[in-house]
Amino acid sequence: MLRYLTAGESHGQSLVVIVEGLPAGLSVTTEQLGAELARRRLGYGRGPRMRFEADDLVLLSGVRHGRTLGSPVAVEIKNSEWARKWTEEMSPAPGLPTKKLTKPRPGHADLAGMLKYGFDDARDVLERASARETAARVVAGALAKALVAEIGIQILSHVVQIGEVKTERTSIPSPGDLERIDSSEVRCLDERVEQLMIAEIKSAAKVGDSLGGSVEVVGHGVPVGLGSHVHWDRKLDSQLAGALMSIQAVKAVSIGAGIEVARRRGSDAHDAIKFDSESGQYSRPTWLSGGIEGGISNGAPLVAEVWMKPLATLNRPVLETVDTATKEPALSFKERTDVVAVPAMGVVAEAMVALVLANEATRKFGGDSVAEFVRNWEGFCNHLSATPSAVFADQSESLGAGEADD
Ligand SMILES: Cc1cc2nc3c(=O)[nH]c(=O)nc-3n(C[C@H](O)[C@H](O)[C@H](O)COP(=O)(O)O)c2cc1C
Ligand SMILES: C=C(O[C@@H]1CC(C(=O)O)=C[C@@H](OP(=O)(O)O)[C@H]1O)C(=O)O
Repeated sequence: MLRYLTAGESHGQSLVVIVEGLPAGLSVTTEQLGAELARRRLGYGRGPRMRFEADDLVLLSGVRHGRTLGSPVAVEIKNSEWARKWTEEMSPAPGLPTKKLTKPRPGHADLAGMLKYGFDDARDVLERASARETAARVVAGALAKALVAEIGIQILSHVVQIGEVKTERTSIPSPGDLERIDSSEVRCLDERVEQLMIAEIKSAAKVGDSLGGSVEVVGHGVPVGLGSHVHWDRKLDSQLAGALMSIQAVKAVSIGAGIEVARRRGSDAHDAIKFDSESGQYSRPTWLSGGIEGGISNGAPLVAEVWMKPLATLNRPVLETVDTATKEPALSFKERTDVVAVPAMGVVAEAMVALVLANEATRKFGGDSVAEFVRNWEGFCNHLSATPSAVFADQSESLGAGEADD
């Protein structure tokens, strides 16, 4: 079992994440964790903070000489602006804020959080509701990614939609595409659509508006047998949906052909099962199921789409609200904000998928050390007389979303 807990406010001194359940002997460096954080800062349309935020990391515990010890791994991510700007407003010492935020933003957690906790300053809510917290999740996800990579799992994401602009998908990207995805300003594989997305973001930014969109997350090399059909809370698809939906501003998640499959007839909605007697291996020619059947991974690539709403903070505030101090009508307050965060959300989605898969993989294969974990996985693969990644390796090229899409 892999567990993790994040702490920290957006403009507080630091974020902290503790990950428990990693086996001993996993190679971990601050550079590796920092590289994942740098990917999360990417994306045309991100706000000014991402340009100066350094994501300064300290590996506090659980790692010695670049290897995990089997004890909880704790990581601190410092806030670059703390000393310069936030020591008073965010001070943990007794005192009062210099300015209370009393015009809650529709679409953010402000009002519901103020009412729930009895706060009269929206900052008491927004500091933790802010997606700054996802930096801590990405660090946890980087550790999870490193662990599942030991058994051949690779996870990537790409942007499918920003605002009204959408890519036509004919195949799912493979790990070899990741460099190209990350070098795109909007993490989109299609260069023509990339330019349309950038134009869409420019046009929204010009009028002080914000955008949403969607990403596709793909897991290659996921072995058969993660998750379970037995209990509702062990089903892999329900765990993935919960984990992905927990990302700030995510409003929908689909697995495989998802919503589209509901329109099809049963005769045309399921992936055929084939058996190659020469290799002794099963295969699935399509991936409508998104690599999960009955809550269990089936060895095909894992595919999920994740949709994000347009961000609630606008550079030209037009959303109607009420001043909670006077109860008079008002326009919601303006904070420094992103215009769009879909490309960054994709990196967070990868982390959440990695954490779910690592949790289920440690449940199935166990082991106190990485060597034991890998040995147990190899034993399972040998029992099935195949490595699932070999069985399904070429599917990402030949099959795809094109079949599942309109
Ligand atoms: C990577 C990322 C960056 C975000 N940046 C902003 C932002 O700059 N401004 C904003 O209003 N919301 C932003 N959000 C979304 C809010 O955090 C989110 O809408 C808010 O916490 C309310 O939660 P809910 O939308 O899930 O109900 C971002 C979300 C993510 C995943
Ligand atoms: C800080 C991050 O995202 C933030 C998420 C966010 C929100 O409301 O969720 C609002 C903005 O915060 P700030 O007002 O400090 O610029 C984003 O920059 C980050 O992703 O690291």
